[in-house]
Amino acid sequence: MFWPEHISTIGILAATLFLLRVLHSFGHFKIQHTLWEKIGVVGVSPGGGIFSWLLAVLKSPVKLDEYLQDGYDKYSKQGKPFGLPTMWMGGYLVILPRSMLHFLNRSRQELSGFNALLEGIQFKYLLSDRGRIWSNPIHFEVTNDLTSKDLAVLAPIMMEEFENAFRTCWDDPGMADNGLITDAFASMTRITSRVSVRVMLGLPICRNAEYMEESMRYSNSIMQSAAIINCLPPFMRPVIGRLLGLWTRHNARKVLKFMVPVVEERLQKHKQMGGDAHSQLDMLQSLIRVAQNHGPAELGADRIAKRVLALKTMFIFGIGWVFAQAVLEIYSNPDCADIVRTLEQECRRVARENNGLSTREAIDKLYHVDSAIRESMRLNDAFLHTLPFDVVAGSPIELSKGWTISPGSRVRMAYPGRFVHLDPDIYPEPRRFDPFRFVHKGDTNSSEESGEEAMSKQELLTTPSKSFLFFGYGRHGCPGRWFVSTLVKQALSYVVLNYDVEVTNLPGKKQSLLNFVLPPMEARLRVKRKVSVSTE
Ligand code: HEM
Repeated sequence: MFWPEHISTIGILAATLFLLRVLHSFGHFKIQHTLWEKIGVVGVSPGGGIFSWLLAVLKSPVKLDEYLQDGYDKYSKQGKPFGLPTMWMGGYLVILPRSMLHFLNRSRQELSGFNALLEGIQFKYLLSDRGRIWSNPIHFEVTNDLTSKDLAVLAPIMMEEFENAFRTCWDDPGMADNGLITDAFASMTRITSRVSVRVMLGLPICRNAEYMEESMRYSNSIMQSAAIINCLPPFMRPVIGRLLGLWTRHNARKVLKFMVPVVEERLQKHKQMGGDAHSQLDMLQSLIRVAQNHGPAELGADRIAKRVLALKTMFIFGIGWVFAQAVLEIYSNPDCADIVRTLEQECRRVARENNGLSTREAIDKLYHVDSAIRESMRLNDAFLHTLPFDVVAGSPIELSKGWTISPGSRVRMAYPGRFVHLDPDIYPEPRRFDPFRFVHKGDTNSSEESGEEAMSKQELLTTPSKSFLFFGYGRHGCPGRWFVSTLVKQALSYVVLNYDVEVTNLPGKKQSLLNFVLPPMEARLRVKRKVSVSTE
């Protein structure tokens, strides 16, 4: 008699405490009012109060796509910012319209995406910062070495590695007549990763199958763990995050076991050659030079190997994503035969005129290939909104009449990248894959117009604009994009010249979780080497 009553009182008390803890951990008692007063908010019912807000945040991991589309149509298209409830970025984000893209031209001292990036990958749980690898990311400086001069040296090395990687991953002597059936996303990511690792660490480690598998496992564990933690309410993150951190750190140790001896050997050579940084051209060599400029403490093999590891996920997933999506768009299109014929003809002509496709100059002339990849990137963003940033210094940003964001206040902002790319007012028939949409029509094959002239008129995949935000926008647009472009164009030209490809299992409907569009894991390909065709 007394006991059941007691239990229900304890139950109600516990539930209230739990709810208060949840509300407190989201910190939204004040935020939601501030936002509602200043700008529109999506995903919450008008006048629904804190519970409507809380529900919107809890649903946001799977509803972000819907919320963003709603906000884009209602607010962005009228040039207005809107509030987006999100579990992903600790409560809410302000999504700015295209007309406010000019803010991204502010300096890194004024705008910083760094804290948001670290929060997004759940750095504090998943990665170790011994040696200040993440809090002092000097490894980003290696992108200064990816200039067109260095890419000219790297392009032939990359092509050589593609030849080897495709033969290893796509040629199965036992299946010569029927071709090889393979997982589209995994196998294409494996191929581009191998070429990326050749550029990062050189031979022979890029051909070490065990190392490559451990690397993939490590990158997967970071991505998956970060996604899980980002889906959890903040108060649950410390426990689950630390458990997942045990897994990611274990995977990191396994990869480092392969990498540290490679770095040690290179440091040894570097010393023997009196610090001649160009004894071998790859990113490790650039990193050694960068480390040297930052003082002797940075020159430890362990620390340098960790910096290579920090750069890796970007190389493995980003580039594999772009290549795999382009192949799937082209080979699953109803007009596949015509598209492939046009691409193949261009690759053959350029290869003939340039003695092959190994050089940067030759790759730069593949305008149709460039357009097809840019079009696939437009349709296949990896993120729903662009990478978020905070105002940390400089002048305030006026978001709407009566609401100005002053430096240092915690208002995190982003742009609706994917929704700009799919806006019918910007791109006619936006959901249709139109591979040659960006080709400068009429004269790319004309002998009267030089390659340089044509190129200056075509919007290339490396050209960010207010309508193409895949690599960001403004002065902080991705500095690795020329490298990505050269690598993916080489990969696609190799495919159209050397393989018959059939998509045997189509990619399903695009799904998203948090801010990520999920990769087409179920898509499968049949690949068969063409008979008696040279690489070029
Ligand atoms: C397909 C692969 C890649 C994609 C989709 C990508 C995308 C991006 C995006 C969206 C940004 C943010 C730009 C902004 O804040 O407006 C960025 C920044 C950056 N990316 Fe990439 N990236 C890729 C590959 C690479 C590679 C291979 C490197 C290195 C070689 C690289 C180095 C960087 C660096 C250092 C920044 C920071 C730039 C700054 O803060 O000024 N990225 N990237």
